[in-house]
Amino acid sequence: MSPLLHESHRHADRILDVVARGARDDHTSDVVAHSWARCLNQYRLDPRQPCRPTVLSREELSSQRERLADVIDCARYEMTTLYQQLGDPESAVVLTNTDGVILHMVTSPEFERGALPLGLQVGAVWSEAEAGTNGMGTCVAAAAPIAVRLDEHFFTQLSQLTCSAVPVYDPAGEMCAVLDVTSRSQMPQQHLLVLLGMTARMIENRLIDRRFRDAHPIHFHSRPEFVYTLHEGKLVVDHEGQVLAANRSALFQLGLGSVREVRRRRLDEIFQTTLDDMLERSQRASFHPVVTYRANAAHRFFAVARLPAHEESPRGGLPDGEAPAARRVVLPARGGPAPGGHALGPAAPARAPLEATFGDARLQSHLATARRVIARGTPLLLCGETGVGKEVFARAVHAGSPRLDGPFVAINCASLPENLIEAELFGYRAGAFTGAERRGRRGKIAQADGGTLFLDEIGDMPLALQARLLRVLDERMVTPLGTDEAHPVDFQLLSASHRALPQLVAEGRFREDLYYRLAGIELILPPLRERSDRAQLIRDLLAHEGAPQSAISPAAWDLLMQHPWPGNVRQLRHVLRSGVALADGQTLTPEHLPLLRALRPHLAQAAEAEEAAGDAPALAPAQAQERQALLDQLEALRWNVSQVAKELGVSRNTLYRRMHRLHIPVTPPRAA
Ligand SMILES: Nc1ncnc2c1ncn2[C@@H]1O[C@H](COP(=O)(O)OP(=O)(O)OP(=O)(O)O)[C@@H](O)[C@H]1O
Repeated sequence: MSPLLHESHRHADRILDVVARGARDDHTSDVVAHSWARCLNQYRLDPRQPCRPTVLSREELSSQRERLADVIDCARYEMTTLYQQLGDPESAVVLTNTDGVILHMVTSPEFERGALPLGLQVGAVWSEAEAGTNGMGTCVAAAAPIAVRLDEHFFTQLSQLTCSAVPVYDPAGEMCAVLDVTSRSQMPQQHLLVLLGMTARMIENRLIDRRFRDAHPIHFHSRPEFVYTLHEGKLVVDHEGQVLAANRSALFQLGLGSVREVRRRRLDEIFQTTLDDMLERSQRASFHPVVTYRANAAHRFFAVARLPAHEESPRGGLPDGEAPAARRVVLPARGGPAPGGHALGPAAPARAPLEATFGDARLQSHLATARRVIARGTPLLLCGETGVGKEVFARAVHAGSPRLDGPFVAINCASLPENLIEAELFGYRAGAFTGAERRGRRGKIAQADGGTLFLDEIGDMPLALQARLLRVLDERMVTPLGTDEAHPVDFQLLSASHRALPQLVAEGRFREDLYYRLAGIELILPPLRERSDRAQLIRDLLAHEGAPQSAISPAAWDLLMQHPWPGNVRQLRHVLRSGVALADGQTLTPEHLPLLRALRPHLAQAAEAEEAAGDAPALAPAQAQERQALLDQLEALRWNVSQVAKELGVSRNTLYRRMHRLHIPVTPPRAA
């Protein structure tokens, strides 16, 4: 018998043993055993047969996708971010509906090719009845987060995969989708489930915002620093103050079991306050959380009530798809003026506002060049890997430009459905097409009048639109859809792409004349791994996440400093955010950076060994002396870094750099 066949029989025997004879080994959890039983008894599957999930026809798939179009839209960005954060080309982030149909998948072309024979593709049905025990199908069946490892899969053929999956709930509290990571490599499952859970919550919060644009969002938490974060409770209420939907954290904090228990209740039945009162107090406190009490108990919360999204000041092009908490971040250029109040709400309370860090020499010189050329109205094209901060850089350029009092309008050409880009860019008059808003709409180009228009992912703009854009750039006039009237517009043009436009031009996918119009000057922003200000950036981001810089262990620090960061600053932000959440107020250690550990095991082990020993690696004698002297000084001033810096007459940053060079942790080493 071939080894493969032998393996298949052994696997099948084990399943039969567990299901039919009740022989349970230590490795088989109840959830998996119950799923195996369903596969054998209910769906009549045979583990030795090849797994061939049905693949829906194009029409069927598009009707399934249509039904969950807004969920897919809300998930798309978060899935890409999660994939970048995992940094593992041997994995896929997958979204299914509750019938197990794969609706959207983010993965590498290699993994996609390799997984195709296993039936892992968009349109395939991964319900338990089709694909046996697996992350997606079993998550639906068990209505709970689950990890299905290797030979826990029902079909032998799938036993090279590990899947972790969590349910995604709609605003009514019903499971509407499953978010899954399927991988060939061994990632730490518990941590992966935490990350997946966080991503699912972000998707759910976005979905609430999306479906209740006309309602008032109420953000609350029992601790003010958690308002506007992923942990916040969120209710949406109509103009009468009646609850329409709630997120999971809101239910948990209010001690409720389901959305049904809170729906249609008025705000004053939940808190000792009315909507009008809460709105008024929130506005007076500049949208910082105000104390509010539970209606039927002395429980205290901090809350902010906001106007419906469309009544608030225009977004002014906040990064498309940015997490809600990040939307409220103030990101002015360091030392430069804050971008005019038109775009951004207040900074999240109790967190350091996030300032863009541009300490790297190359970035500083680019910024200076950009500001110089922009003063002459030259169009600027920003290139660089995804997540390097092209939009952040563009905002900083705008903030230092003569048009800083005008709007900054960003549009992500990759995230808009092709049929909407035109309407979004040029606007339309009332009734111009089916689904158009009644009053018509001003396009983004017209909105940017007097300010800056930032076209992100310009390489993804369809060819037909490139011609229209070119005309606008030449004539500086826009003609909304459904009209013949052209209006003059005056804006500074910035655009960005992570793809090499010259290559797209060579492939005939991008107009050469447009490329030259956009790239009056072209700047390539450096990837994070090449930036000399990494340490500063990590400190700033940690402070913004509410973790003071002293709360990180040297081993974790090294791990962060040495990671290659394929997803750049965006990936760093997400790793730090989940790390701080996992650390839950304790010192951040490599333990809380599981994905970096999983991907860089040697480095992590070395760092851990070093941390466990509490010793610095061998230093030259002069350095060892310098280290000891500094340690003594730190000890004498009780590790008050600011004081020590003052004593030494250097800045705190210089002192931190020195400590890092001498392998001195930012917190006192633990007592033996
Ligand atoms: N210099 C910086 N200081 C602080 N945060 C930054 C900086 N640069 C980028 N970020 C953060 O990193 C994330 C990604 O930034 P941004 O969207 O500007 O990148 P991008 O290069 O435009 O990405 P993409 O190519 O995917 O459009 C954002 O959360 C942003 O706030």
